[in-house]
Amino acid sequence: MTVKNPSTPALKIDRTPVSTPGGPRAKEEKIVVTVRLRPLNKREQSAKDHVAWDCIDDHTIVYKPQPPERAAQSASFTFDKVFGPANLTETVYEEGVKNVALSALMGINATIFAYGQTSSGKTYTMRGITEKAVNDIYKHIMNTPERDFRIRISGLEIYNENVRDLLNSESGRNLKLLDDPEKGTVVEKLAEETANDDQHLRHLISICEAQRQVGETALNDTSSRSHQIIRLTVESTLRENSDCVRSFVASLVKGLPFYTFPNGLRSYRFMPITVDVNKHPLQNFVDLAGSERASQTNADGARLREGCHINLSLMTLTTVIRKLSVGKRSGHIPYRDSKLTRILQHSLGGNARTAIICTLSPASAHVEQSRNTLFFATRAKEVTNNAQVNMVVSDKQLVKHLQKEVARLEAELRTPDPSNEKDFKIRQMEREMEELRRQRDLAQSQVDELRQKLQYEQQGLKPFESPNPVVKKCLSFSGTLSPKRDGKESNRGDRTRNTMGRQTMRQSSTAPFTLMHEIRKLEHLQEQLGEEANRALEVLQKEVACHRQGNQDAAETIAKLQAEIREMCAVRTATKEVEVDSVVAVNKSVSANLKDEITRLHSQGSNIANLEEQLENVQKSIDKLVMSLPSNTQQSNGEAVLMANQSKKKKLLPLASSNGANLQNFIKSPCSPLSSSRQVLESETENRDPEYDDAVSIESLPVSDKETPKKSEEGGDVTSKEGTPYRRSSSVNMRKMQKMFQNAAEENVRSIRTYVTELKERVAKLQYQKQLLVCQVLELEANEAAGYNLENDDNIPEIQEESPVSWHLIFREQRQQIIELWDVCFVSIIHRTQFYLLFKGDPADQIYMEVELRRLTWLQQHLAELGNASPAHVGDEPTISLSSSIRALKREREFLAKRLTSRLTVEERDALYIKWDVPLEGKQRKMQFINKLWTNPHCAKHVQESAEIVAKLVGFCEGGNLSKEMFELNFVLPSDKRPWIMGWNPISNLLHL
Ligand SMILES: Nc1ncnc2c1ncn2[C@@H]1O[C@H](COP(=O)(O)OP(=O)(O)OP(=O)(O)O)[C@@H](O)[C@H]1O
Repeated sequence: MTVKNPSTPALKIDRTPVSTPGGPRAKEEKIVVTVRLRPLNKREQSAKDHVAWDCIDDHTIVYKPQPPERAAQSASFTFDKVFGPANLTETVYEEGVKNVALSALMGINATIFAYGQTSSGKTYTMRGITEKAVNDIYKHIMNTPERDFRIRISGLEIYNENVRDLLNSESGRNLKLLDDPEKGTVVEKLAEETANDDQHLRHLISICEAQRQVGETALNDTSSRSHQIIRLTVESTLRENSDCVRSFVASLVKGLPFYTFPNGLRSYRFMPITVDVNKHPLQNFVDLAGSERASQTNADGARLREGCHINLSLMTLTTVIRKLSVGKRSGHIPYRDSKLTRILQHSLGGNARTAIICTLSPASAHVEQSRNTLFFATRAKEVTNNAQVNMVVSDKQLVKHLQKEVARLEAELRTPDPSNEKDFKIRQMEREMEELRRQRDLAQSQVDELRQKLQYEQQGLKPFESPNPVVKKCLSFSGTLSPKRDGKESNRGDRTRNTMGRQTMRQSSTAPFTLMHEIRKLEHLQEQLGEEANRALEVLQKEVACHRQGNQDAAETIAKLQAEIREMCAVRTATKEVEVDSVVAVNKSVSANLKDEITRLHSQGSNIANLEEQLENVQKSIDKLVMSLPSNTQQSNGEAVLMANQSKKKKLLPLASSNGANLQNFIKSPCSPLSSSRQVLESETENRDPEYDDAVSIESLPVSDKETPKKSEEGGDVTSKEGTPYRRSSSVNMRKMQKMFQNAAEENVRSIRTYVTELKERVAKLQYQKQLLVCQVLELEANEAAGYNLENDDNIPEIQEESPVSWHLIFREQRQQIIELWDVCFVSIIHRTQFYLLFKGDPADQIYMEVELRRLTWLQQHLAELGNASPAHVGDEPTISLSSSIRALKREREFLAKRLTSRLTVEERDALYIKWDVPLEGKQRKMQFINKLWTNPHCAKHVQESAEIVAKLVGFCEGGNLSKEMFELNFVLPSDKRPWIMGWNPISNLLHL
């Protein structure tokens, strides 16, 4: 189409190209972020809601706390532009996004998003913006008679993760997304219409809007239930009589590549590319579906399902923005986790100019949602795009252009200019060669070092203790693994954590080796745990044996425990054998090593499961042992013996007096039986068989072994003043001593139990760390497969040192993200409670946070990919779909509702109903109340209170067993004992109790 109207005054648009036309350089520029606050709507007015936000100037919006709230809660946010309730859409367009909306006319891709809570005014705003942009595009066309323009339009919506064509409803309910190496993600069979004029274009846009999925919710009568993308493609060509050769095609999907001639000269910027402009849209107008809370929209059935999909994809968008905001080098950006981010990949940190309009409801009822929108907007401000002018030329024009270039170069050759582009290019290439040489030398030295280390290892010397800090910096988790918790150790842990930081696996080509090393270190620690457990059990055996009551059960239990521990050690030995094989991999390629490593990890899953199970058995056996300890009544026959033992028992109380969880103290305590050879001997003497013990009289004991007579604290004489032997004591004192003895024995056993619990926790930690490592190995492998050049990859992040302050910030951010992911993935609220209450930002929590985040991200992606498909089955285990997750959560809530009666008093329940706005008389009040828990991931207070209530209902806090219970439930291994990477089923772990 050609439109001419030379008399129309030129449009005022930003003609500053982001790069020199024809130049390959792209200019980095931030996303334009504006905020629009709409007026209170009728619903809000009738609810007597008040305005909670104020636009104090063109750039700042502040929260106005209400009188009961503290001033400290006020907050202000600054953006490129802020529009208050009085501002019209025209103003938003003119002052906020016009330049971006018309960038496409300059050959630059552009996208405008509306983001915000449901009913905040996204559709209202985007309709106006699109309308104004269409007006201006056609004005510009009329003002540019020297060019021919062609405008095409396509429209799509993403509804429940299905892509639908809005211009052609016949094309199917779920269009495929294809990966085009040149254009990026393209939507298969997406219809594209050429607009004849502005009226026709408006008509086509209105068809798209009419086709869009809309539904009624409690907050919006016409709520958009899908993300809508209207795409315009503008192709413009200079007329034949023009001496310029360029035609601009902007692309929102992917910018056309700029070719460089083989000789490297970039003065030839254009190649005769046959361009299918239909697949290179110019301008996206994106009206996102609104983020919503089911509790506010009163959604159920189809609406609820829509809401879930909406929240899932918005969560991915938030994640992408969050990651981009900390820099593109921050590792993997999960564009592929949702169709929205996949389709708009180039508008998010890529070749496009982007503007985001964040819409807000002013109502105080929506403060949390508005705050979240502003947090999103704040993040988005930091995202940088690399927009560039996209041009193609026709073959004919190109020939002309090349002829001119040849002539120019010939002229240049005849009169060489030292400052000409060729010389510059040569100098540049020399610099690049120098840099390449440097990198090659570095790589060589790293390879040499690795080779040397492997040699050491083969010679039985300590492997992988590299003096090279680069290698050491890679992913060392030893700090968090250390069983010691003294000051020194925690410092080391901090250092390790700092170096670990948020680095990704693309640090250097040594990462795979280092990973293998780390994995081995973890396994070594596991092995140590097994040994420690064995030693603990041996001590226990001695302890119990020395208190012999002729209790056959105890003896059997001990034997069983030892057998279990032996089995644990056997498992570890088997693992070690495999390990040795995999270490000798000096001649293998990195990827082969990684594969071996992963296979080996797979095969170890059952070993870890065994270890865990063995510890579980140990725990049970110890419990049984405690139960089987002799009672007062049983002891009457052996009082003398008990007294004799009691006389020595004071030497056998290390577990009672020291921290039983610390094996070092446990074994080396000054009073411990193992603290010196003499004490070992004593302990051995005491561990004689019962018959022997029975035969031993107090008088026959060496004098040194007799206790100095002491006054009992409780008033009774344990011995007579003259040092009369025990048998002279009264029966009351005997019972007292008997009781004391039993207490001491029980205390010792309890200490060992605590210790075993700690072992379990440490195994759980290892488990977590191993999962993380495997994730990283897989990531590395995937990168390798994708052909990343690790040494030269521009995306390689710098290793960042993290201060405790930055960890704290990261923790808060990660925790918020985890909470939001729990919500969108319908994760068990008991799991949420455990995790939330357990991980409070301690530096050692870092690994858990990372793993939880990864698992949830995986789960989110999985659920999104699954979409509406019915759950498939993998082997015997059903793959969980969104609906089955919702069902599981419902069952869990029912369970908790039942617990309300048994765990809380009537008064406590009523107080909670009142606090949580649940009618006291309602029949379903218990369920209503439980259904309110964990429903608002954005409100910190709500989350905290929900966690406290669930913890109380499930009994996490009882008896100070918080940590133990959480580990037990949280990190339980899959019971099916399949290789653990397979068995690592985040869904089943996360969704089931
Ligand atoms: N700036 C504004 N001035 C006046 N009315 C507005 C404004 N913004 C929105 N509204 C009105 O508020 C209501 C909700 O707006 P809209 O449908 O655009 O919200 P939305 O964010 O797109 O919601 P959803 O995400 O549910 O689709 C509409 O009736 C709309 O007319």
